Amino acid sequence: MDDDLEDLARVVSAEADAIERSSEAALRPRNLDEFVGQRTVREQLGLVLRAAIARGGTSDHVLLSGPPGLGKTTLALIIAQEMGSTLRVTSGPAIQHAGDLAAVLSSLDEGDVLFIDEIHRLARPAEEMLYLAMEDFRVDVVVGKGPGATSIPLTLPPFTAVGATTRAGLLPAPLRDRFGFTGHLDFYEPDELKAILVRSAGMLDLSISHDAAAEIASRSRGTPRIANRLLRRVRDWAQVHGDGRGTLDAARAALEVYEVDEMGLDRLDRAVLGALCTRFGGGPVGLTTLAVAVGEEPETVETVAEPFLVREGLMSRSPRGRVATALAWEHLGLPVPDGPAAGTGGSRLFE
Ligand SMILES: Nc1ncnc2c1ncn2[C@@H]1O[C@H](COP(=O)(O)OP(=O)(O)OP(=O)(O)O)[C@@H](O)[C@H]1O
Repeated sequence: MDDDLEDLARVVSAEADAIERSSEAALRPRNLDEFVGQRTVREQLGLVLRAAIARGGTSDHVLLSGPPGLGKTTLALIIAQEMGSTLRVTSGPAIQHAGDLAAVLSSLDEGDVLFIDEIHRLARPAEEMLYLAMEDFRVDVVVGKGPGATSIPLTLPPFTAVGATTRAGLLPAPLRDRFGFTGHLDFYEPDELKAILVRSAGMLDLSISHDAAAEIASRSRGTPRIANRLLRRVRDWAQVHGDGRGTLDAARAALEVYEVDEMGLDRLDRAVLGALCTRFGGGPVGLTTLAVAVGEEPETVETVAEPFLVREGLMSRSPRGRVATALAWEHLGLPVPDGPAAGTGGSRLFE
């Protein structure tokens, strides 16, 4: 391995370390039994892993899709843990060239789990290299340039690729087909989030009442990452202004300070809805225009704010763009416009 490749291998393990060190790490479930909710994915994945363990081989490749913060990274860690393997972490954007991927792949040991976050952002040549690696455990490394370039086949040890994506639709079919198991993670129900919060509070040594956990759960947008984050803010509030316990009053006061409303909308969600209603008359407006209006990347609006707003019936998507529903105007405390008055696509407003 030359110096560049060694550098890259270090980056890969540094990312794995970062996942372990982050403030989220302490709260991550370590096995499938501790993983709350997502019953179907849990059952199906459990079978895949148990069968692989019984055969004494590596697990099939796994693709996990769904909005951010629902547990894709956690499941990748659990797969490695359950298989008794090492987790190696990289991401689509970190792999600019096929050579970067070749370096990652050639540093794998037998049975390793290679987690590729944001796999839909892999560069095309890297994607093609990954097909071959996943199917035949082989890569062809091209050495040299132009007519003198030669391709050296390199055999890889059997490994398990775990891809995560927020945009499964963007994955080319040949790549999707290489995954033996695909699991889609959905938003969590409030009682599942409540169970996650009670578990997390225990790990943070915070005593929390059931009604406080339910209040935080109902404002967590169906997302464990948000639930755990709000829990930490409630703990801060309780330590500074309260008696250190997570009571309903502490939860409500903390969530007000952090501008999380009763529906769980945060500042970005309200900015998106506010822009849609007040600047664009309710829509329809294109994603990029809307994102510019709130000073965010289109991808952030599309993957972070939009799925929740659509799910809550505050926004709808039409072929001509995003449209505010009547509920959105009401939620913002604005008068609901009469039918077509709301933007040029007003006829879709009350769909
Ligand atoms: N089912 C679950 N049970 C308990 N905790 C969970 C569950 N799912 C996620 N969490 C917690 O939520 C946090 C975020 O999860 P994770 O990082 O796995 O999400 P992700 O889907 O990989 O997000 P991203 O796509 O943004 O990387 C972690 O702290 C994890 O502990």
